Amino acid sequence: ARQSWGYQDHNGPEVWHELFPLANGDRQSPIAIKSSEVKYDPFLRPLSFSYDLTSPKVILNCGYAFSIECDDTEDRSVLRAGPLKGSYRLRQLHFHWGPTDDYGSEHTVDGLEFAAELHVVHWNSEKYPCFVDAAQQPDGLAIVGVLVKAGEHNSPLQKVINVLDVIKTKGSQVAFTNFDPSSLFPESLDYWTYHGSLTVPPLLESVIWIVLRQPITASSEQLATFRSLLCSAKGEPACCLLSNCRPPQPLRNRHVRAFFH
Ligand SMILES: NS(=O)(=O)c1ccc(C(=O)N2CCCN(Cc3ccccc3)CC2)cc1
Ligand SMILES: [Zn+2]
Repeated sequence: ARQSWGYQDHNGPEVWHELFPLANGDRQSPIAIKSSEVKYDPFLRPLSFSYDLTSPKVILNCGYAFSIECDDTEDRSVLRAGPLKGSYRLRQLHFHWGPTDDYGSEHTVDGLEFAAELHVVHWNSEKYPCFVDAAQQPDGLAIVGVLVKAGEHNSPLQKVINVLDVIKTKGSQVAFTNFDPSSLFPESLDYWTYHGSLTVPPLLESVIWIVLRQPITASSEQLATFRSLLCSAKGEPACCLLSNCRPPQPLRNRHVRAFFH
């Protein structure tokens, strides 16, 4: 079988379209947000979320990122309101980063690239029976994107950083619970929202994106720890996951709406 996808020259974002034609679709993510072109929408509401500390179960190195996987067998941790109709159940959270602190976010704001980006993934549990079904529907997923700036040490993030040395190789995982994903959110929940896609293959166009306007910070040392993860499995030649960010995609016929003046 052909090489699977990744973030190197031979299998990265520039060639994903060869295996995943949706890569050239008309609602792909991420996008470059231009704050002067967003439209304030008076019908948008504040975000409302309630996360149960015990929803997170394991943290795993999936080869293209590390993700905190949550128990989504019942509606214990949900996201509501904002641009959403109904309630979306927390599934997992993960980060994207770059080879240096100068870039690594997926969304950009007025041409500004951030050092990393947190994605908190939810699926529409009112309309669909499971994540995989929801991921095939235009309103199936809601993902909160949080931009990460290099700067002050981030103490809630340190709890995640501390276990990365135990999941160095692709496919490794360790128990990870008693964690509140909202501890990673900035103080302001002002957001931009638009209709897009997964930013990793199969790039399904099923995401209502909610990108928070206020970035959080992480120290250079914390960001360097992300890059020490390996995209190679145990026993394979070590290959560091230095970058796992997809560049911004064409906006095509889409508008970005803002929930703030
Ligand atoms: N960067 S992101 O857009 O926020 C993002 C969102 C979700 C995942 C994620 O959970 N996975 C694991 C498995 C599910 N597949 C999708 C799938 C594959 C087959 C049948 C349906 C859906 C995607 C990758 C990863 C990244
Ligand atoms: Zn992501």
